Amino acid sequence: MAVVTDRACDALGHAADAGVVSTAVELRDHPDRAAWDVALTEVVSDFAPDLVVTAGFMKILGPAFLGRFAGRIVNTHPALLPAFPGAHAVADALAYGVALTGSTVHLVDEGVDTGPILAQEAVRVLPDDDEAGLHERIKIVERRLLVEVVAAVAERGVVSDGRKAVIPSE
Ligand SMILES: Nc1nc2c(c(=O)[nH]1)N[C@@H](CN(C=O)c1ccc(C(=O)N[C@@H](CCC(=O)O)C(=O)O)cc1)CN2
Ligand SMILES: NCC(=O)N[C@@H]1O[C@H](COP(=O)([O-])[O-])[C@@H](O)[C@H]1O
Repeated sequence: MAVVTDRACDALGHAADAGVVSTAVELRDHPDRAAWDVALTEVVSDFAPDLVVTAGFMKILGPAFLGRFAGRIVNTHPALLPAFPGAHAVADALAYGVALTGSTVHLVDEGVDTGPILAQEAVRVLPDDDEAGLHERIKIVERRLLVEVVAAVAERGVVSDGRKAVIPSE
């Protein structure tokens, strides 16, 4: 129903091309992180979403946002959590030398990439992989996985005890 970003980026143009309203809430336009968190919460709340999806959203959501949308925020992360959380997952996986990494779709909680996992799919690391090449192969998987999970949650909801989450079967 809307695209909200934390910076000027291609996502705003993609949204416009798709006829979807979009706006940016930039940290630099606010006195501090807490004020940005409140402003972001108010902007997103005005769209009254049932579900918030963070896709390439490279900011840690704060207490105001989490309080308003707790249990209704889905994130996509380019690693097999709990391995390699944070903003540099693909580089970290390569540096570690894992043979397998992948994509994780999870509910967002007050931690960073610690929320209940909804879906995961592995991606093999190739001997000549660099960060860009591996990340692009992960993105191919995550674009499909995220759409599948969001569709399932939209249709059937999600049940979570805070550590584990289940999307009820058909
Ligand atoms: N409260 C939460 N907020 C967000 C989560 C989460 O799990 N809990 N997931 C992120 C997405 N993400 C990983 O999937 C992620 C994005 C960014 C960072 C991070 O360290 N950001 C820094 C700034 C980094 C930068 O600007 O390059 C920051 O916010 O200060 C960690 C994890 C979405 N939000
Ligand atoms: N920790 C959060 C994180 O790393 N998110 C990742 O940023 C990429 C954005 O790709 P894009 O710019 O092509 O949409 C995606 O791979 C997403 O999983």
